Amino acid sequence: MAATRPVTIAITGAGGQIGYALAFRIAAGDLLGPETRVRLRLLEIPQGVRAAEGTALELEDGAFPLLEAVDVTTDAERGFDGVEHALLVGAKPRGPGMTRADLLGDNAAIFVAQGAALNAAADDAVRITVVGNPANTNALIASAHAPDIPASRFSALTRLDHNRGLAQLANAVDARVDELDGFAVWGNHSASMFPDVSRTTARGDRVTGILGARLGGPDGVREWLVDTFIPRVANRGAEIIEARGSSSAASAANATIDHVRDWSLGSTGTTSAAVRSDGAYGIPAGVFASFPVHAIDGEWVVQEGFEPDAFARDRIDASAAELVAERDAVRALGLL
Ligand SMILES: NC(=O)C1=CN([C@@H]2O[C@H](COP(=O)(O)OP(=O)(O)OC[C@H]3O[C@@H](n4cnc5c(N)ncnc54)[C@H](O)[C@@H]3O)[C@@H](O)[C@H]2O)C=CC1
Ligand SMILES: O=C([O-])CC(=O)C(=O)O
Repeated sequence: MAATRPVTIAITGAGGQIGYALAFRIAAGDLLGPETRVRLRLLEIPQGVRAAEGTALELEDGAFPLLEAVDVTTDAERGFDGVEHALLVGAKPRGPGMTRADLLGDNAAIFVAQGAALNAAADDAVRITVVGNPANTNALIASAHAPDIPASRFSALTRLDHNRGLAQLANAVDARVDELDGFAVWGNHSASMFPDVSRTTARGDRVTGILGARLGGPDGVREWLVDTFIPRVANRGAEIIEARGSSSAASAANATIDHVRDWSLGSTGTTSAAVRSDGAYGIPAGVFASFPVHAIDGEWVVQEGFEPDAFARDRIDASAAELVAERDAVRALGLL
């Protein structure tokens, strides 16, 4: 029986692929649980608004007991008025052969405007999850244009990379994904990301030990990480685009649900999210980088105790340098 007050949630790009998958999961209670009623705001641009209206009709036809209201709008301030969660999905996706950073020129301006609209209209407790690519730098842009909202209320999605890594690792060590802990993705949601297994355990045992026994010791593990695991996780988005002809949608929506649910309700064990760096682990302060995190009392907390070795350090530094370069490119466009 739903008892609590309703929570208002905005989805931008609600007429697109990810928005379509997300809206129904949220209406079904997958985001905030079976006790919490939700009001959805579907924000689109004029070209996408008919599709969002169609989604709203289908949401009505779902007769979801938790869904209290659905509003479709092209006005960002109306869309964000009083929202406690804003899921910033609406942005151009990449096609084959593109990098996510290639999207900056087209997408950066969206996050300037939406940061300002959130600043003007959102609830004081708003939490903003950036999915549209390049997600890390778009979070930086939106946060910079929302000076009254603490930067800690913005985070970008690297949970999809995290989930991809968990699934690959579970296969490799014959475990279930929920038997793994301590896995984390560092850096940018790009090919430079560093999926880090150094502290990952399966049923309490280090996966590096389990893999070492199968692959002939630490050198075999390193070879598997460099040649197989890291590129598979880091290039999975491109693999999906090759296979589907368009970028990941249901898995991206699923990861968004995981991210926001953990942020709101608390995480179990280590997960990954891109948060504003305060300089932790040598990642330059100010950029939004993926870290190992826990969510406690509605806040992402960067997990202490990782000790990157030289191999990890090089990769974390390379991904952080890419984030700095993206930030500088946005500055050069005059948007920061
Ligand atoms: N961070 C991550 O892990 C992932 C990020 N993505 C990114 O998510 C974004 C959306 O992907 P899809 O849903 O597949 O794209 P899509 O093209 O199917 O949908 C995007 C929607 O956003 C709308 N839109 C564009 N500008 C807008 C604005 N200013 N306000 C509101 N809506 C706006 C478009 O009209 C369109 O309906 C892309 O940038 C994609 O690269 C995709 C997968 C994973
Ligand atoms: O690869 C893309 O462009 C879409 C995305 O971010 C992902 O699937 O991780």
